[in-house]
Amino acid sequence: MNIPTMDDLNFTDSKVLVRIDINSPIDAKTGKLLDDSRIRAHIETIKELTSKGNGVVLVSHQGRPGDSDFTDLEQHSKLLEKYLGMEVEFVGDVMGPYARERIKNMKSGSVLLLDNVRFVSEELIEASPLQHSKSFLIRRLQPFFQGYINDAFATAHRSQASLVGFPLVLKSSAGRVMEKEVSALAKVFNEEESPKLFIMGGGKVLDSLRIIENLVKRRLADRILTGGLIAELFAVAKGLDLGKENLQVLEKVGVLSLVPRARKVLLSGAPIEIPVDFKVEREGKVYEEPASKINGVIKDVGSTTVGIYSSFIRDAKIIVMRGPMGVIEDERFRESSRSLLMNSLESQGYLIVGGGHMISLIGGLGSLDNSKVHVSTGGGALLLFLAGERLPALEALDMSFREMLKK
Ligand SMILES: Nc1ncnc2c1ncn2[C@@H]1O[C@H](COP(=O)(O)OP(=O)(O)OP(=O)(O)O)[C@@H](O)[C@H]1O
Ligand SMILES: O=C(O)[C@H](O)COP(=O)(O)O
Repeated sequence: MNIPTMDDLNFTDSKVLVRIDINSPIDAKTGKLLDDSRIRAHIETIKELTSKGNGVVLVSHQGRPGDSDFTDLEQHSKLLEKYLGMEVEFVGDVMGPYARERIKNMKSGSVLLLDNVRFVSEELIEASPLQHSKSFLIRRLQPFFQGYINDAFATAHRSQASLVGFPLVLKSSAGRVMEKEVSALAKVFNEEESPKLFIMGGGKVLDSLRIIENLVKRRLADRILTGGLIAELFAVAKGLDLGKENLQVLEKVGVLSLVPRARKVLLSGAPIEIPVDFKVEREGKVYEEPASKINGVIKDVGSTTVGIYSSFIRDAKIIVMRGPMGVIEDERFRESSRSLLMNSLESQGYLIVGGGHMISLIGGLGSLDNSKVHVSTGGGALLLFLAGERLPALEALDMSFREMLKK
């Protein structure tokens, strides 16, 4: 797949539509943004374009209709202004007459942010690039632009209008975030970079199981270390009795129904490690117990497991870490995830970290050596990419580039 970059198209003194993903966690009570890492991630792309005299129109979504985090993008524009160090005009419209008038009259080198693109019903339709290229959103906006840049890796798994509709009607490329994500994650599929270690934790058990099944099928992982609820799933699949309380937790979150699939993965000889001990909570106190003798609610992996997992980390060339080992919202269950993160950063391996909770942990570690670690902006998109599934937004860029090369 050919993904054109900004070096291939190098827009100057043009008007460019840039799809970014600044969908950020919002406090349900106050409506305020809780984290701005995705906003900060796009600054490099925007600055590079404005420095070449381009008028930059930004488009993004925030949340989903009906969810508490489904809001307008006004506060996002203020943070973009802060990190860009220049004015960002927020337009409370997406494709109506006001938006088109402001785009038409914008100055070269200026930045304009359209409102939440999911305010437009067409955006929520999953359809092909060709179908979306004929949508009102694309037909209303395309005439104003010489080019389109997709920098929204974290939404690349959605075949929605603003992600796949423009590349068939405008010269298009990946932005710097998209480019970095794809090249960093491509290492995972590179044969020479071995051994590859995947550390899979967290609470999105079905997603993680889907990745593990793909990793095993494609023989991509030399070893898979489990934590979080995914570890409990595989412990049950291995026949361990985790006790009634934990089985009830697993039942409640729909994990027990996945045991047959997990067992099938184990019986295929997959290189999966499960914890040998867990941190459990019993009557408000925390205990470390062997996996074969659990008497409390599992909240984290134990220190013996951290020691074993760290020995695998020391030998790894590529380490992919997604989802925490424990309930890291509670300081008592954060140490295991933090230790494995630090050991990975100090190892000889190249670390790829994904998922909101792990990014919050890594945020506290200060500046990182980009040649050693890649912090992905993606959640679901990262999972699907690692699962070897094709991302519609990348496919649309590839189609656009092939069309352009034919001319
Ligand atoms: N043993 C456990 N029991 C219950 N919940 C757990 C356990 N271990 C981890 N979790 C929960 O997993 C959640 C994080 O999982 P998740 O899969 O969302 O990871 P993430 O890094 O945030 O990825 P994404 O950004 O895709 O959501 C946390 O809320 C944490 O409390
Ligand atoms: O946060 C994410 O995973 C991306 O912004 C995609 O959001 P979505 O799952 O609402 O499409």
